[in-house]
This record gives sequence, C-alpha cells and structure tokens, in this order.
Amino acid sequence: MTTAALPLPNATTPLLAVEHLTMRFGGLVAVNDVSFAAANRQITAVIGPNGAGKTTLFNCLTGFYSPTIGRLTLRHPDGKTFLLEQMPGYRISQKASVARTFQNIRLFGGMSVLENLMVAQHNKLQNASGFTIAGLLGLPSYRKAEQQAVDLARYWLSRVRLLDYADWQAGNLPYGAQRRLEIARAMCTEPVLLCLDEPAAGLNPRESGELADLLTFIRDEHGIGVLLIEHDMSVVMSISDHVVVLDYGRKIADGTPHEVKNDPAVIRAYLGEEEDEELPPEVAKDLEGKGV
Ligand SMILES: Nc1ncnc2c1ncn2[C@@H]1O[C@H](COP(=O)(O)OP(=O)(O)OP(=O)(O)O)[C@@H](O)[C@H]1O
Repeated sequence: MTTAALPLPNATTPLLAVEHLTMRFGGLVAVNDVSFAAANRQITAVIGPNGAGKTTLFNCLTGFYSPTIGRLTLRHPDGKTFLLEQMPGYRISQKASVARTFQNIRLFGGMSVLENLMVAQHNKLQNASGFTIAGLLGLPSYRKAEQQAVDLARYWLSRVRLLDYADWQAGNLPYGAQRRLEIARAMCTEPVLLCLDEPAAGLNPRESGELADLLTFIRDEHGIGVLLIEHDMSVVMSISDHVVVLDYGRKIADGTPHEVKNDPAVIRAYLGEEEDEELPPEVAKDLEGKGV
C-alpha cells in the first residue's frame, strides 16, 4: 500500500501528525486507522490495555516497521519536514532527530555509564572527525567536538543523578538508575521528539515521582515534544498535556487527562463491560420478555 492519496503537510502541521496509520501483521490489525497530533513542548501520552497497539505505533514512528497505510509527518520547529513512514530507522534518528527508549532496557551493559552517553553522540563525533582523519590526528575541531560531547554527557548524568556513577559498568547499575540512564542517552542525541516506551515500568513510587519530574523538566526546559507510552496512570495523569487512548488497535479517545479519565469508552476498555451490557440486543430483549 502507498500513502500517495494523503494530503501533504502544510504550515500548520504540529510537531508530529499521525494520519490514518494502519499496521497489519497478516490477518491481525495491530494499529487500525489511527490519527492524532502531538505538539512541541508537550507530553502526549499513548495509553491503552495490553495489546492495544502502542508499541507497534512506536515501531512505525521509529522505522522498525514500515506501516501498511498512513502518513507520519514530523515538522521541526525550524520548518524542516520529514515523512517518517518513508524513511529507514537510522535516518529517523539521525536526520529527523527522533529518539526512543524501549520497554526492555537496551543499554550497552558492558560499557561504562559515560561511554553509553558518548556512543549516543557518535554521529556528531564521526562528522567532526572527518571520518577518522581529524580524529586520528587529534585536530582542534575534533577535540572541541569531543569535549562538547563529554560536557553534554556530564550535563545529562547530573540531571539524572548519575554523575558519581560515570565510570560504573552500566549493567551493574540498579534497575531504576538504568532506566534514567536510558533517558539520558536518548537526550544526548539532542532529539526533537522523544519517544518513551513504559519508562516507569518496574519503578517504585518514589522513582516514578522522580521520573515525572525529569520528564516535565525535559519538556519545559528543553522545549521538545515527548511521546509517552505508560501504564502507570499516576505518572500519565499528572504530567501529560494530552492523552491518546488505543484499544484493539483503534483510537477510542483523545483529549486532556481529565477528559480521557471520564470518557465512558476509556472506562469500558480498562474495566470491561457490565455482564448484561455485553449481551447482544436481541438476547437482552428476549431475557427481558422472560422477566429475567
Ligand atoms: N511483529 C509482530 N508480528 C505479529 N503480531 C504482532 C507483532 N507485533 C505486535 N503484534 C501484535 O499486535 C498487537 C499489538 O501489540 P503491541 O505490542 O503494539 O501492543 P501494546 O499496546 O504495546 O501492548 P503492551 O501494553 O502489552 O506492551 C498484539 O496483538 C500483538 O500480539
């Protein structure tokens, strides 16, 4: 399938516009005609019960999957526009400046904490090295770029309270610290859009609170868009500007946390139908006639 029939983005396009996204795996429609927008300087949460299609949506946005149908437009604040559904994953991170973290931590466990953040900046360093010549000769331009990369890494390590652990092997950090390091690593790529897949999974309430503070700091002080998949509703409802709800691959609600929380379709998706509401109308009528 192609996306040719969809309109091209215009000047009012938000940071991210997802239009008619559909992802099929054989007969299974994991994401079904989903459209929504995510703004710059906002936290947009994507929530929904297990299997609703949230991670599949992220995989389409970040080039892991090529959508069956749909347009995914990212518009940088400077006006540069990218059609993500047409780009390979490495270009989505390099050129479109989309960073992501994963449901399961994917750090380089054998490397130090600092090295994990330096690896995240390899594109910048590779460019500065003139693809090894300047790097090998230790030219000032390369040394400057390297120092800037170290400074940025140290900045994010201090933001996530891991500066004292810079030399630790990343795999030896406690779980919550590894989660924070993943976010620091993503931020070292200087993204325009940060996609976080269940960053609060496995955190205790204190760590979840700290995570919420970190994400609001990133939004407010770094002025980027954050797309957040999260099951921890205390985090979602306290920090999101906008919530999109998926269920069985379809969007069932889209609004402020307050609107979404009170939406009957969302309550049904999470809590299930009352037993007699699930009955087909003709059966319910029949039972009524029998005085049941
Ligand atoms: N590569 C794949 N091949 C086949 N089916 C897939 C694939 N990836 C996901 N699915 C299916 O698509 C549906 C949506 O899965 P997805 O992981 O996107 O849901 P989710 O909302 O992220 O769930 P969770 O909250 O449990 O992580 C599920 O039925 C899943 O089994």
